[in-house]
Amino acid sequence: MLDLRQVTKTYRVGAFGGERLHAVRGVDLAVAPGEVVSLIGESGSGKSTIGKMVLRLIAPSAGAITFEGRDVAAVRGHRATKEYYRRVQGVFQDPFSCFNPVFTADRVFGLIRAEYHRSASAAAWRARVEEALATVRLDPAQVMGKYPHQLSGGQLQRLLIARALLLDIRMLVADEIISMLDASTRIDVLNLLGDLKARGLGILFITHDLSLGNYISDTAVILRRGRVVEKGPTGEVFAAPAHPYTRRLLSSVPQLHTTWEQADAALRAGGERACPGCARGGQPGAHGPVELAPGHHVGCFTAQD
Ligand SMILES: Nc1ncnc2c1ncn2[C@@H]1O[C@H](COP(=O)(O)OP(=O)(O)OP(=O)(O)O)[C@@H](O)[C@H]1O
Repeated sequence: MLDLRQVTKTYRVGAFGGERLHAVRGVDLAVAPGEVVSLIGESGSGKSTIGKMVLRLIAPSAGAITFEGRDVAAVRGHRATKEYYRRVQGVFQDPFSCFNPVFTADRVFGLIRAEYHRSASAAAWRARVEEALATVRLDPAQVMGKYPHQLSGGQLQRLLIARALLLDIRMLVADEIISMLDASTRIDVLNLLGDLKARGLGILFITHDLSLGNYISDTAVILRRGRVVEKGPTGEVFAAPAHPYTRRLLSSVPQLHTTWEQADAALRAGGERACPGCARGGQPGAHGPVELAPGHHVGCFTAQD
């Protein structure tokens, strides 16, 4: 459904834009219908840049993004753009900044009706909105007619997802949507994503939180400084991480039963591993990702990694 091939994004930075910052480098990834792919990496690794390229908010510097077989760069003009956003939507970390503070929830939904569902009767539209709200487990009486400041972060986050559902979306880019929520709302939103997946939506779940990625996704893509260092079935990547960076990320997740010193000692005792691509005779830094098990790929690494 969604395919990224060798996608690269370079920003011009510094005085007069004279320097280049390679935010995303040669990323390959795919999201199938009903699949949750988590894009995991620390701050600045390029996760949001990838999400923004998928949502057409910025253009790749090189490489290709295709959605349902069509080149996203070729989506131009009002009609094609509108159709793209009917299928692909994003939900972001800070739900407060996504809503116009002077628009009530009804008005936000009304804009969708005016743009995409003009011919729907008032009764049909009301039923559709109620269905979308029920899917995100929101009571219409609690949210309709309310301004963003009268709603909680969790309610706004769910409203954003309901708004996306009114558009017949096939693909959702969820960028750090859990970060601002409290523990009980988090699990509600995570379970909601699980329901959407069961309905066949593809989800690109962007997070710096490994445990969230592990909980929700089928496939994990580990990003470091704009490059994919490892990707594969989530259970496999978490159970048998092959890249030293993935291993370090996993060991840095706080465990209730162990201290940081114990985790660090266990990691060191595991010993450094050799890059499987180099071990098979590849040139360090020059060979492509190596497939360790079906779908589980690891990029080249050195002792310094
Ligand atoms: N518009 C921009 N102009 C210049 N540099 C940018 C721009 N947007 C992002 N960057 C840089 O690109 C790199 C990747 O940023 P990005 O926001 O994709 O990272 P991230 O992994 O999503 O981080 P976080 O988890 O903190 O949101 C960072 O070094 C960031 O400073």
